[in-house]
Amino acid sequence: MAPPNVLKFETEEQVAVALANYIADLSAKFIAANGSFSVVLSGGTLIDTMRKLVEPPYISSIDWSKWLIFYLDERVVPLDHPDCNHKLAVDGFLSKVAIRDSNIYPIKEGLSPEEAADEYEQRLKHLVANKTLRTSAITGFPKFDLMLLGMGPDGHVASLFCWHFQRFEKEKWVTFILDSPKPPSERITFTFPLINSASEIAMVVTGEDAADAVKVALGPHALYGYPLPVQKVSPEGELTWFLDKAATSQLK
Ligand SMILES: O=C1O[C@H](COP(=O)(O)O)[C@@H](O)[C@H](O)[C@H]1O
Repeated sequence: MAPPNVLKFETEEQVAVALANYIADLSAKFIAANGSFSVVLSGGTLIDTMRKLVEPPYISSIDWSKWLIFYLDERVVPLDHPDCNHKLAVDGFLSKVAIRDSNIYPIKEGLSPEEAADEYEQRLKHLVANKTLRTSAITGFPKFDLMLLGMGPDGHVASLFCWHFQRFEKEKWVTFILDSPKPPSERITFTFPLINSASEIAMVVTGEDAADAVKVALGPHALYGYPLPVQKVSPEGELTWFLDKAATSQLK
């Protein structure tokens, strides 16, 4: 695995500008190479940090018709519930750009967490079978073009938390959790083998709350082990951290 690119910015606003540039460049690159751009979104603060994409020049320069949208994790709530990551993405981003509804893949409503995770994995398998999604030659898992990850102050990514066995899953593509330490408790989540098969991963982390976990992940003791889920993010492609000054305040 190549070492990560660690991009540090003074302000969250500068992170938002750099992130939009990075996403627009990847969109053009993958559409030119494959005719589509598969993007996997997190919830949380990430959607707000993507805000520059809905402004000029990106709003008109990006070929939104070629985008496919998936979710790294989702809370098992109705799709119009305030806790739903898809609703957050629709309100803050998807309703403002010309991505077709049929190219957006929210979870299926009305299922148990286990059923929702299985159903999402089956849908991904169908998209691999019909060649909408590519496969990693190394892992055999789907190879998304870009995953946009946030990180909680406890070092969780997607819905993979410390002290929860889901972070050790090796076979499943999508799994579920019934006792998330961050509410709501019932969620589904991509697993690390799926996350780490991505072509590109952006870790987008801003604010002082995340500074301790950033220190564990990127500080001098980072190679001592895997106490935090974020340390298991190690894609076969490129990993780029986008950090503001507050998030790096505990790094020397
Ligand atoms: O619960 C979640 O938290 C993480 C981190 O969120 P943030 O608000 O601290 O950025 C998020 O990436 C994940 O998608 C979400 O379900």
